[in-house]
Order: sequence, then structure tokens, then C-alpha cells
Amino acid sequence: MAFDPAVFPRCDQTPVWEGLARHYESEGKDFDLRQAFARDARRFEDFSLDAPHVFCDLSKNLLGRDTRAMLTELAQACGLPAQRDALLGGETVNLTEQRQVMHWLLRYPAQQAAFTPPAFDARRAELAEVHATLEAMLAYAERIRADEGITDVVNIGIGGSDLGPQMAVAALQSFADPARRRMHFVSNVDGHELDAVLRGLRPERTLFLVASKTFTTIETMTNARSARDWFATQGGTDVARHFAALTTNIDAAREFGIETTFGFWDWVGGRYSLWSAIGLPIAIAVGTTRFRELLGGAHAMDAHFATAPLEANLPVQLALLDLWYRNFHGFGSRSIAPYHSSLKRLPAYLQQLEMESNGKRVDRQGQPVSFATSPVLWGEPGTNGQHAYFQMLHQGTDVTPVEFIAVREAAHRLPGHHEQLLANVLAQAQALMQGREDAGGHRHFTGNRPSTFLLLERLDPASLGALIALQEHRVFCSGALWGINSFDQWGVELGKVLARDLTPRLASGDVSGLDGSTAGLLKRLR
Ligand SMILES: O=P(O)(O)OC[C@H]1O[C@](O)(CO)[C@@H](O)[C@@H]1O
Repeated sequence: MAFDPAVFPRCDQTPVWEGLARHYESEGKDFDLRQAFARDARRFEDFSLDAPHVFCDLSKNLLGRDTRAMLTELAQACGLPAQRDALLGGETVNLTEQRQVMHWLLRYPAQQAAFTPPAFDARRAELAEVHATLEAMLAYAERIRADEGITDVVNIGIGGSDLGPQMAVAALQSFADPARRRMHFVSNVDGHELDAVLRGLRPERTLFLVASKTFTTIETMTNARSARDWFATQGGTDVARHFAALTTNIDAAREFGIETTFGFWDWVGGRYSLWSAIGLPIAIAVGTTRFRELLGGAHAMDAHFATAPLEANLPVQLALLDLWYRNFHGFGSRSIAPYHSSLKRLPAYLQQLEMESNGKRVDRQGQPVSFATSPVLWGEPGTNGQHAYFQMLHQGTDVTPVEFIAVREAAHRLPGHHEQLLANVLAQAQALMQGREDAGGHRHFTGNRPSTFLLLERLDPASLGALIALQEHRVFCSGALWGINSFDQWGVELGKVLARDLTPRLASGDVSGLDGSTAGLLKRLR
């Protein structure tokens, strides 16, 4: 169905936007967290939200009741509920590529769904295909899991065909059996990465998964060709058993010589694809039941997003807060601090999710926007980050909102560790807010530095699925408020074109027509 962006005012075209600007000048910019807690004994309760598998404490943010109400009004004024319904109704919301955006359908169960999206009868055929592909992929994952001859699985893919599965496999490592099977991820065209992995492998014990939505991405095709050559020169036989492709371009995979293929659809964006065949490494690592739990957790969050009122809708409220910080406070980045070492790849995953989705300077009609869009996302697991860059978070000149992610129950039994970890995450959020007076200067902490606290009961497939779906919907909401297309990525194209031109020049030395710097560097690099 046609999606008409002109129906939805951009945030800056609504009267609420002006009101928010005035409100920021009169109160917002001087908001003091310490005073807010002193004034309001119920602040924690009133600024916390419970969503499926995720509890969120928003109370340590620079946000009062008035601000929250005005922001929620902004969401209404931008038609956010109708934009969400367009997404879930299968409208062509990705206008520049003329595509629907339906990653949420990949986790929609065959039975007992928690919500019914708009115009859902039109989705039945696609849903049947989703489930047929899922069944085939999970059956294959179980065959690999049962095959004692396969000890190493190498996923070759980049961007969304790498970051999602890599992040999830690491996050769910306590549900996998590393003694039985090692999972490797090769993404970079830098041969050092593939070479280091290949050195530890034997062809007859290895399964290569070539993961690429388009099956044209230069890095992935270069790595896949090198892996295939290595397999042959090491005496590997039976490519059919040792290579599989995860792609929407089945013909290209066959032409490459891969018979075992698992498909998906153009309505799945790369950075939203871990729920599709791109999730095969996750299914191999943790098995069918766990993979279905991952989908189930995401579906529960989809239902929350689709049905919760705006004030209680966690993705919506996070996106509104993000907008408040980015467009009014002018904060340029958000630091992601997962206090769980298994979430070590989460910051990298979220970087692609948010920055590739919302790092845009024009709106859906191609008009430049006059406000800031995606913040920079960055981070490392706690407590490691505390001994690296938290100094800047506490005492630097920039204010950076921090998103803490903590997990109540540990998956190990080592005494004392988890209490220390939890004490540290609490202490960091507390220190950022409270600060400390010191006349001498060096030991002075200004405090009043905002943070959000996301809490999972335990890190399991369902909670991971919910956490990721939460972030996906939050990114969609920010994009919808800003009036941008969160689902294309034209910004990655120019570099690809230029690299194609420069590759043969590195061999030939031809620098004609190049700028002085590129020509000079190319000569030195030869
Ligand atoms: O899965 P593919 O088609 O190889 O693409 C990989 C990645 O490349 C991009 O197109 C751009 O870098 C990402 O959006 C995508 O996730």
C-alpha cells in the first residue's frame, strides 16, 4: 500500500515543537535531578516503565512531568501511532527503495500471536513463507548440531549479515556448547581476519555460511571466494556439505557454487535481519527451542509497541527522550554500557542499527532538515569502560547520556562477582547523577549527568529478543518523529564506488584525475 509521508508533519512542523523550545529555555535546560528527586518521592515509580522482559528506569533523566507530557503530545502531533500502523500494516514505508519494512513479521508466530497488525489478512501468504523457511533453516541447524564431524562454523558476512548474529551468539554463549562447536565470524575484507581463522581450521570439519542479503557485497564475496579456494587447496571435497548461503539472491549463490541456500525477502533490512535466515549461526549455536524463544521475546516487544498507550510505550518514550536530548539539550552522543560481558558486541550492533538508520540529513521528501538527527553511539561493557573513558563521562566538558544495561541473575556460580558487578552499575549511575562537591576542583564532580537503566531478569533468548526489538522500534520512532527514512543507507554507496575505482589503481599506479592527497597516499601505499 502507498505510504504518503506528506500526511505526517515533521517534528519541527508541529506547534508543539515551538512549545518545547520555549519550555527548554524556561525550565528544561536547568533541570536538576537531585532537586527533582527531593521534590518527588514517587519519581522512581512514575518514571519507570515495565515492558516485556525489560524494566526501564528513566527517572535519572533530565525529564520532568511537563516535558514528558509535551513530548508525548509531539508524538501524537507527528502521527506516530499512524506511522507505526503503516509499518505494521505492510505499507511501503521505505520510499527510496520502494520497500515494505516487515522484520517484525519474521517473529510473528504461526499460532497464538499477541497482537494483530492492521490489514493482517494481506500478510498471510508472506507469513506462511516465513514459517516454511524458518522450519527448513531450523531443521538444518539441528542437522549441523547433531553432526559430530562439524566442529567449526564460519559465518562470512558484514554489516547486518554479521553484527546481529555475532552479537547474539556472544550474548547467548551460556546456552551453547563451545567444547562441541566453535563459532567464528569473518567480516572484514582485511585478509588478516580470514587468515587467522583459517589457520585453526580443517576443511572436513568446517561449515562456511556465506551471509549476504544481496550476495554482491565486495567484502563478503572476496572472503567467500578465498574460503572456497582454501577449502579446495586443503583437499576439501563436498562443497554442498561444507558451504551454505543465507541470501535473498539465491541465483547468485547457486552461480557461486553453493547448493544449500536459505532465503529471505527484500522487506527485511540488513540491520534488521537477525530474525531471518541470517540468524542461522544463532540457531546452530543455541538450537531450535532457544531460537524460537528469541523470536518469542521479540514478538512480545512488538505487541507492546503495537498496543501500549504512548505514555507507557517504552520504545516511544525512549525515542522521545532521545529527541529531547539531541534536539534541545544538544547532546551529540549516547554511551551504551552493558554490564554483562556477553553483551560485548551490543554497542557495535546498536551503532549500525541506529546510525545507519537515522544518520540522515534529508527528510522523506528529500528536503534538508534543520535539526540534528542520529547521535553517535559508543560504548564497552562495564566494568571495563569505568577504567577507560568513564573519567570523561563524569568530569569531561560534554554531557553524554549513558544507557546502562544490567542483568539481575548471573549465568555463572562464581561467588562475589555478580554482586560487585551490580554494585558498580548502580554506583556509576548514582555518581553521574549525584556528583560531589570539592572546592579544589580536581575532585569535583558536577553531577546531574543523565542515565537510563535497562534491567533484564536474566540474559536469555527471550530477553535478548525483547531488548533488540525494543531498540529497533525506538530507532523507528526517532526516525518517524524526525520525518526521515530510517530504512535506506545511501550514505554507504559513495565510498564503495570510489574503492572500486581505486582498487586497480593500486596495482597500476595510475593516479590521473585524483586529488593530491589521494594520489600521494596511493603512491606511498604501492
Ligand atoms: O548483506 P549484504 O547485502 O552483504 O550487505 C551487508 C551490509 O552492507 C550494507 O548494505 C551497507 O554497508 C548494510 O546495510 C548491510 O547490512
